[in-house]
Amino acid sequence: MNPTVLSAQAVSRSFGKHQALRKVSLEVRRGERVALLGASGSGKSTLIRCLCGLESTDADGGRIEAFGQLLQAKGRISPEIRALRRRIGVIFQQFNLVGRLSVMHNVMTGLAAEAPLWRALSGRYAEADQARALDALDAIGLAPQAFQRASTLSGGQQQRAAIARVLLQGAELVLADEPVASLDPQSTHRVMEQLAALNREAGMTLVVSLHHVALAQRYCERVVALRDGALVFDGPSSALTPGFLQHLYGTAAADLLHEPGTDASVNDSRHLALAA
Ligand SMILES: Nc1ncnc2c1ncn2[C@@H]1O[C@H](COP(=O)(O)OP(=O)(O)OP(=O)(O)O)[C@@H](O)[C@H]1O
Repeated sequence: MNPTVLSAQAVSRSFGKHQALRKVSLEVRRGERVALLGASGSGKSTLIRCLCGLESTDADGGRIEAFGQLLQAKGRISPEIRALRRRIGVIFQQFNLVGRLSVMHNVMTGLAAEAPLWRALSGRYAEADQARALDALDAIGLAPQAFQRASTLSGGQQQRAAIARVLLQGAELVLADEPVASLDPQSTHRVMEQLAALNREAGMTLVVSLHHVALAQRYCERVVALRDGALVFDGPSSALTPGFLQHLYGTAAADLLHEPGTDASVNDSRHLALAA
């Protein structure tokens, strides 16, 4: 069995009186592709932010380890977080690129953790590093856009540039927070394919929060589902039938069953044929 790369034990996080996460526990093993599923407001982003140490848990809010090392416990982020973050690539819904900088420069920030600070700030990277960045862009089909400003890219292209950045970073674990939420259906599938390729070809472990069951089923073998901040399902994505989702989510299930840009639901063979 592959080693555990991520472990969350009884993770809780409140904002004022609102409990966004309620004792969520999960373990992710190397090489897994895990979809984090849940309706809007169920706690997916909060969990991802806690898992990468961008958000602290409540003071009595459990413990998170990455690669067998403490990432945070009892609301305190580990002093070793910088070293851990080098191994964790994070992809956000809102691309997080600097629009006025070139695509290449944005991708090179994936090296910021290993480059001296002056170099990261000035954007003057060694030729060998530039070659690596071009390779990463080439791998995701964006080499022709390497020297364009990031702001001139489409949403799908920007998200693929963010993928190139984690590729260059050499992340072992990728946490992607609704990376396709603002994309059209075609870009959605392209981005999801490329995330799956990172997993298949570069061996990265992938945890990706998604809003739609069809995407989770197509691209991830395991689903962790949240409802109102609590973990309500952790198992094979194939087990998520519409009936079971109805049971888990009640009326909110309809929101999760429809893939963006289609009228199809998860059990609809037309949709599956289209996606194939
Ligand atoms: N910084 C914050 N301050 C106050 N409340 C917050 C904060 N961050 C999240 N919340 C609340 O915590 C709950 C979970 O939010 P979260 O963003 O994690 O959900 P989500 O499942 O990612 O939702 P979506 O799919 O809409 O992005 C929501 O009720 C949200 O309003």
